[in-house]
Amino acid sequence: MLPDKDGLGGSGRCENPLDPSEHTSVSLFREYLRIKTVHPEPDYDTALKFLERIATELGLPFKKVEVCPRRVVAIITWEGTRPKLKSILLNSHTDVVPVFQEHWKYDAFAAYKDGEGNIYGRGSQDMKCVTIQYIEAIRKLKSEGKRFARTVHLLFVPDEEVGGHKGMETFIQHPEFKALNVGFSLDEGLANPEDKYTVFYGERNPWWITVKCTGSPGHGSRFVENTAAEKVQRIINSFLEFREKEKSRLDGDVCLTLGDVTTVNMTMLRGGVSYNVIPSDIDVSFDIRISPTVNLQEFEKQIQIWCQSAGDGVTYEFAQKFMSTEMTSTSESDPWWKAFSSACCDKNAVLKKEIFPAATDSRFIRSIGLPAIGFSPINLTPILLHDHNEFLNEKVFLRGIDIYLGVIPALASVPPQPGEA
Ligand SMILES: CSCC[C@H](NC=O)C(=O)O
Ligand SMILES: [Zn+2]
Ligand SMILES: [Zn+2]
Repeated sequence: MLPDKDGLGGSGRCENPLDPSEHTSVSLFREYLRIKTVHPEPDYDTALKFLERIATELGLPFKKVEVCPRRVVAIITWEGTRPKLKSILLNSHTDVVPVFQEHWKYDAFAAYKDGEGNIYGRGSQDMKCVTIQYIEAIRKLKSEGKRFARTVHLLFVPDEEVGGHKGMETFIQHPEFKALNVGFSLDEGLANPEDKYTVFYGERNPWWITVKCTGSPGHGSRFVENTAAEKVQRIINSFLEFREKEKSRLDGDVCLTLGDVTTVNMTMLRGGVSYNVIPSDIDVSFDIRISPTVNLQEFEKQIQIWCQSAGDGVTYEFAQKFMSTEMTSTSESDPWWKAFSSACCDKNAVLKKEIFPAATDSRFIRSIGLPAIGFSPINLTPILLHDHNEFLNEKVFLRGIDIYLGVIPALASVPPQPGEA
């Protein structure tokens, strides 16, 4: 059942003056979508004020931690009846990726809703929906007078879309993170076009690499030996031949998903100054996403071999090199997974377990040994994160709140585990 409009309670709820019949949770979602937390200059201040107002409405404490200059992590805490037990972390990032407005049907920051209830906006899937779904589920549970054993922290982090370095990556080293005493974390996933919900228990490792090729310069009219261009050609061939093999592996096995193979994409090529001057330096960059089952040391050795066999003067450097292959247990004997998956089952939500193909802040959580599941409760919807015309239907959004109404109590009621207070 959908959460009933009145039952969501709380003081200071704003109705949509243009459509008083709209569910207040939908109106709040649309309000959040209108805040331009878009890179390269996200309006984090307005988002923080919005979240602080919500904390006041919920009657819960709001804490801000400036992890880097002008990069603030915010926390809303709902204390449990046994606050010494490990807590549940409900994480969401506040930033969104840029748009190419000319390709959108509507203003990407107007949260336009069409006649079918599809709400268009950057962040409607990634991941402002999840932020508001967590909030609205907690608002309802609180309004019903519920309380659970474990503390629940809502965490709002900046800069996930640009790698999380000034967000979650720094925050997990902070004493305030340790003080949260996290036992289990939920974060974003992806939409599923079918009537199913994809859940992610691991992620591929992002490696961003630039290969620098140097060679002999000279006049553009001559057969100069040992040019940078010939080396870059060999590098591109090696990387893209590997790409082709992995693509065939994925295409040839219906059991595999994108997260089970390694992707390589050439994303940048730089060099040269003039048509008739052979450049001595050409750089080529690749975005590589490595399946967690791959041995990372052996994979780097392969890169070294490709570089050595491209000729002399070929070196590489990483802009991003994540080295953790931690995965979260989805065994029926795992108490967190059991609580999460049973609650979804009780809500008739069919789950499909996968490895996340890109990178989220869950990788930092897993890298310090904590369990994290990636889950955006979005079924029957095309995957449109980072795409033009990103949208989410209001009914799908509201059903997601209902799923959290089962999931949050289940996780916050997981009995004390060995070693816990
Ligand atoms: C590797 S850091 C960048 C993180 C980014 N996350 C979402 O898209 C991604 O490209 O996967
Ligand atoms: Zn995201
Ligand atoms: Zn994203």
